[in-house]
Amino acid sequence: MTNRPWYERYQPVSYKLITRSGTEQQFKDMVKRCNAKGVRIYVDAVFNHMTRMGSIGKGSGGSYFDTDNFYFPGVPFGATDFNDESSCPTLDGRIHDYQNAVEIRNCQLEGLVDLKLGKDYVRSKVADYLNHLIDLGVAGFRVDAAKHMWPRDIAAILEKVKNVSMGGRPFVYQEVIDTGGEAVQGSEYLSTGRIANFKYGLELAQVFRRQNALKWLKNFGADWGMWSSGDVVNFIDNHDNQRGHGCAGSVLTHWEPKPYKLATAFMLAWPYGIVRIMSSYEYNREDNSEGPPHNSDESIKSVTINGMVCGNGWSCEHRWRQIYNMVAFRNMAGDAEVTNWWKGTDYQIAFSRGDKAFIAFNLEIVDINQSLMTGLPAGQYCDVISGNLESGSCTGASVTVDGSGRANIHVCSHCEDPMLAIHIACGY
Ligand SMILES: O=C(NCCCOc1c(-c2ccc(O)c(O)c2)oc2cc(O)cc(O)c2c1=O)[C@@H]1CCCN1C(=O)/C=C/c1ccc(O)c(O)c1
Repeated sequence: MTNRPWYERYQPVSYKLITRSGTEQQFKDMVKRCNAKGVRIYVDAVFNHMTRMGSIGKGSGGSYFDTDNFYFPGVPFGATDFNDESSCPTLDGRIHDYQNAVEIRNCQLEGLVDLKLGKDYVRSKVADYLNHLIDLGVAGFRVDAAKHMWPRDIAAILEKVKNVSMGGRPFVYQEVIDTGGEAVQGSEYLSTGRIANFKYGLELAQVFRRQNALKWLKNFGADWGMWSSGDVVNFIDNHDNQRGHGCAGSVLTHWEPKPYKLATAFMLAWPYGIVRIMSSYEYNREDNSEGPPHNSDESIKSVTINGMVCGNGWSCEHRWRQIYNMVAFRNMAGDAEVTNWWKGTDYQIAFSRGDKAFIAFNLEIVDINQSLMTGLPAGQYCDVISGNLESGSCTGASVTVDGSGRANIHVCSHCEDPMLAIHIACGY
């Protein structure tokens, strides 16, 4: 067990913005610089609980805490601000039965002291924290462990939260790990924001590991028993399930580059929901609890960027060309519909996004060599999977679209990236 595990970040001792990743001033500067470039910041907010029973000491911001005595002077929170046997039905005060919705909300998750979010004082302290973040220019929140809070308490807290500085309500998505079969359903949280869609990564892992035919992706979305497009934030993996924690089933991660790039490219090309891509560090897979690359207990290593590659133990899979370029694909596709759906064998598909973009996937054992309707205007386009458009020419493959929108599409079969993608911004 490493002495400062990754999930330590999910055990608050106060709402001060001082961690091993930096100070409040550094955070404020970062948000300001990002906003100036049109990049919005959404904070992973942890307010279902504080620290774990038995832990005592000081947080990175210097706030003293003593969990067993419910003593958090850094907020302040005291014993009356936490759930106890009067609201939690289990003998040890912890969650055991995920078929019991009251237990899931009112008891301690893994021994983490459970805030009494029905109490106005506690709601106000959490709202103060979220409003402070909005004052620093933040555009919204990921509500961590939302499954363990009553929807009415989340709603009451958000009512105290002001509009964001760029105008309008904060963007909210809630972590409700619901892959079916538990007493708490994701649908209970749709009135307070979107929900993180944990079914999404499991389904695409099956398809891009060739355990389910690509051809079924034609109606991928709500028809697969998931929530509607306006209700979800989708992802292939996250900080938790990439280590095998959280929900059941094995999702794809950057440790399996080939299927990971394919699944991420499909997610970015497909118009269902809002999507989130992962950026990780090279954690030790033998020790699931290991925290970020660090020089010492007090300092985390900076992310060094050398072109499209990061150093210091940071994976930066979001900078891989096959992922990075597909973000532009999604932006160019906008809200264009899926058209020209084509199926070769069960493991060969292609589709357009209106007249803006076109992508083909090949998980078959033979190449695709086919004249296909791309929907794009006539012209030359660079394949953004195998390369870039740089100073007027393609560093990877190029595609010629004729006057009718058709092109000869060749997609390799036994190669690292068996997909091809073009869009109107990589025409030349
Ligand atoms: O084995 C562990 N935990 C049990 C399995 C994961 O259970 C946890 C879940 C969890 C898992 C599955 C569920 O269906 C579910 O409703 C909740 O959510 C958390 C959320 C937190 O903010 C802090 C946590 O410690 C947890 C947590 O332990 C180790 C040791 C303690 C922290 N931890 C961890 O593994 C920490 C995991 C963690 C941390 C942050 C998260 O956002 C998260 O989803 C999981």
